Amino acid sequence: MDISPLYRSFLFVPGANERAVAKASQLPADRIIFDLEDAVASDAKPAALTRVCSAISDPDLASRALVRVNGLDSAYIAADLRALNTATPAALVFPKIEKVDHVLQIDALLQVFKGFQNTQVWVMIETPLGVLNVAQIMAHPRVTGLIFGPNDLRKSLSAQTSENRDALQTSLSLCVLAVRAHDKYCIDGVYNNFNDNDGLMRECEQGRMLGFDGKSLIHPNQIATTNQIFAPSIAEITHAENVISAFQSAIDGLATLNGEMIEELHVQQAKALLKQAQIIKQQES
Ligand SMILES: CC(C)(COP(=O)(O)OP(=O)(O)OC[C@H]1O[C@@H](n2cnc3c(N)ncnc32)[C@H](O)[C@@H]1OP(=O)(O)O)[C@@H](O)C(=O)NCCC(=O)NCCSC(=O)C[C@H](O)C(=O)O
Ligand SMILES: [Mg+2]
Repeated sequence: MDISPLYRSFLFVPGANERAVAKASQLPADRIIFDLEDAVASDAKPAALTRVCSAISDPDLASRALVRVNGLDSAYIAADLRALNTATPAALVFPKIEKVDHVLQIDALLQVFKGFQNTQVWVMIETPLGVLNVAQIMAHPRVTGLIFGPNDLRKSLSAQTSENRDALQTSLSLCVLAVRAHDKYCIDGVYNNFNDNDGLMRECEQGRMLGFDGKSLIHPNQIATTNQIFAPSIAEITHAENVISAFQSAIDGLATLNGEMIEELHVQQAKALLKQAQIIKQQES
C-alpha cells in the first residue's frame, strides 16, 4: 500500500467516538490517528477496537491511517494487535516509549503476526526517560517517526503550560535532533485549546521553526491552519526558485542573492522545499 507522503497534520480521532470516526475519511488532515489509548475509557476499549478496525478497511483512509494502540504494559495491547493484524493499518503508534528495549519489544511482538510486515512503527515521546533516550530510540531501523506528547511530558515534569512552551524547549529540540540524526519524521504535540486559532498558529510556527515536519491535532478546526503553516508559503517558493536560479551563475561554488551567500546546500534545501510544494499541489488538486 502507498503511504501518503504528506506529514503536516495528524488528527487524533478517539476510537470510542462513533460520530468522529465516521467523519474521519472526509477530513483534510494528512493523517488520521485513531486512538485506542488515552482518549478511550477502559469500558469502551473493546467497542473502540472493533470500530477502528472497520474504519481502516475504508480505502480512502487506508493509506493515511495510523492507530495508536494501548501501552506495551497494558492489559489491552495483545487484543489490539490481534485485531489490527487482519485490519493492517498503514502505521501503528506506540505511546510512552522510553527506551530501546521498548522498541525491541515492539519488533518482537509485531513479528508474531503476519499482518504487520509493512506496517510503519511510530513512537510517542512523552516521558522524561523517553526524551533522554530519544536518540537511541530513533536509531532503531523499525521506527519510522516520532510524535511528541506535551501533556504527559508536562505532567511528569511538573511543568507549567506557557505560551512559548518554555518548559518543553529542551525536549522539543532533543526530539528534532534525534529524528534528523536518523532521517526519520518528527511530529509536534497537540495544542489543547482547540478554539484558539491564534495560539495554534503561533505553536505551529514555533514547531516548524524548530524543525518539525507537522503537528498532531485534536479537533477538525485545527486542520486548515496546520496544513497552511507546515506548507511552503508563496514567498518561500519564490525565494527557493530565486536561490536555484542565482546559483546557476555561481563562481567556485558560491553565489549571492540579495546580499546573502548561496552554496550548494541552499540549492538542495530549495529543491526539497519545491518538491514538497509540488506534492501538496498534486494532492490537493
Ligand atoms: C476535544 C474534543 C473532546 C471536543 O469535542 P466536542 O466538544 O464534541 O467538539 P465539537 O462540538 O466542536 O465537535 C464538532 C464536531 O466535530 C467532531 N469532532 C470533534 N473532534 C473530532 C476529532 N478529533 N476527529 C473527528 N471529529 C471530531 C465532533 O464529533 C462533532 O461532530 P458532530 O457530533 O457530528 O457534530 C474532541 O475534539 C476530541 O475528542 N478530540 C480528540 C481527543 C483525543 O483524541 N485525545 C487523545 C489524543 S491527544 C494526546 O493524547 C496527546 C498526547 O498523548 C500527550 O500526552 O500530549
Ligand atoms: Mg500522552
